[in-house]
Amino acid sequence: MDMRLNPSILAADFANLERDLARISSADFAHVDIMDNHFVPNLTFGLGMVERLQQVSPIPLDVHLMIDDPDRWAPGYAEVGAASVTFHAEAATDAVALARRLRDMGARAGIALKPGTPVEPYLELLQEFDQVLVMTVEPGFGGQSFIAETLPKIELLRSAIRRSGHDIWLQVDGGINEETILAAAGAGADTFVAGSSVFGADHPADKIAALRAAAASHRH
Ligand SMILES: O=C(CO)[C@@H](O)[C@H](O)COP(=O)(O)O
Ligand SMILES: [Co+2]
Repeated sequence: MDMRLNPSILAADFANLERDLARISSADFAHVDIMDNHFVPNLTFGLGMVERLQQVSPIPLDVHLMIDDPDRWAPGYAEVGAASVTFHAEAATDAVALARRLRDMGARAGIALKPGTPVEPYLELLQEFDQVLVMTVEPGFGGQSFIAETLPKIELLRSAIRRSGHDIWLQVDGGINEETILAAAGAGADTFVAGSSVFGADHPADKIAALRAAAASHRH
């Protein structure tokens, strides 16, 4: 099974994003957290910023929308060239229609679930998505601790993805470090977002390599 390591630039230096994107060029995607101060109690950046990051990033962008009304706003991120656009199940009015629209625009379509959101309603719809994001912290802030109670949801999704026969990426986001990545990989995650552990390291490239090696050692 392929795996991906996506550093979150939420933990980067916002005054030096081009420099920090260069520091993570050995990663698969740069994870970009969009927060609107409504869906989550924090505010980051929006479309204009993503458009510009897209122009200077050495790796493709994995956009995580923590915003209200993604049905209205998500397609704009596909339009500026984000490789993947993930919106929250709790915020979308018509998740399937939105995912189809994102795919038509050439982006990978992702659906995200907060720690307390059950996955069962989505298990029959998995083929509509290219990736599913299981939040392993409450969305809104970096630097929180991994919530181990999310592991059964990851296991359930891994089984359902396997049964579906589709190549759907299973992403985890929040509190991922060299210890917690073992549990997430063991439960079946194959795509790992890590913010503070990568950018808090003296050498982000070395940390990316160490996280990859740890995940590979516990591959499902
Ligand atoms: O979506 C989010 C937070 O809501 C994440 O992408 C964070 O940026 C992850 O940060 P760490 O927990 O790895 O510090
Ligand atoms: Co995120």
